[in-house]
Amino acid sequence: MANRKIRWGIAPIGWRNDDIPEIGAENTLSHLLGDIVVARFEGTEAGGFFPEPQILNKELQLRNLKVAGKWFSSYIIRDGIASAAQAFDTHCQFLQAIGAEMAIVSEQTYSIQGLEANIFRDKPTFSKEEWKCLYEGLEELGAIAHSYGLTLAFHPHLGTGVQTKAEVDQLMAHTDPSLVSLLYDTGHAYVSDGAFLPLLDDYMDRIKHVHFKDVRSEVTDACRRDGLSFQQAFLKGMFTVPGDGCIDFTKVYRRLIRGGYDGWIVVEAEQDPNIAHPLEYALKARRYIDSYLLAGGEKQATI
Ligand SMILES: O=C1C[C@@H](O)[C@H](O)[C@@H](O)C1=O
Ligand SMILES: [Co+2]
Repeated sequence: MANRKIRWGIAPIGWRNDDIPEIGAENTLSHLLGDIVVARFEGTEAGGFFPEPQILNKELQLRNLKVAGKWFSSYIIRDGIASAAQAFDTHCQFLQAIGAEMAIVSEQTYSIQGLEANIFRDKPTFSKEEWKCLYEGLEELGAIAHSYGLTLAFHPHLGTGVQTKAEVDQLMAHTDPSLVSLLYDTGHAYVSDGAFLPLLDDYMDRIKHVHFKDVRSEVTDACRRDGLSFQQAFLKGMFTVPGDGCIDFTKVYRRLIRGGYDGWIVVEAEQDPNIAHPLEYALKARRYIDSYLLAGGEKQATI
């Protein structure tokens, strides 16, 4: 069931975490890129610790790797559209200079993802006026992305105002599909709503970037019971690589193929690199992808 149009990547977040710079700080760029080559992925996403384009491009070319895109925290509601657009323009210049295709946007106004708040209970919500501002602002960012030859993919995220399927529905219904596409992250969808397929079924045509994040359901249940924050939960091991948790990625992959998906699928499993050895987990993901997705085997997953 291999599909030549799909490109496989793995995100630096298993090695280093932009939100907790002290963990994995010993993992350099060459270490990360070397591991990606060993695990036979075609590329990655840019992390906050990546160097300027000239240096990065050389390191990528030497290893025949690509950068698919990079995360952008927008503050459209908090700072206004003009300010967000200015910051995003600079971001897009960087993406263009490194040959990336995807501008991954998450609206971080009122976000609790970096706070010591209960991620399972205390997510923010937006007022009617705030939603309107977000629709307009994202369309403007989408137009900026296009002007650089990029695609904006909105990332619904735990602890933000656009987290649940209902919130994604609202955003998708009020934004122009030619300007605002969707990033499908299996882990966030599952932990938020207890289901990962409805988003895929409803927005196949709008999904332009994919994050494969597996979930350890028992760890997640314990984190939910204990009211942990986002960072506490992923450091405890809420997320892992595909094949190591409860999500059946054969269902996801089959739908993506059936829907004609032709973008990146990036393995993105934030955990503590001191506990989950990054290369060991990258290889675990590679084995799962080869055996159960590309070779079409059936994994006995729980959901
Ligand atoms: O795409 C992502 C980027 C990270 O910074 C974020 O916290 C993570 O959960 C994610 O899905
Ligand atoms: Co993600």
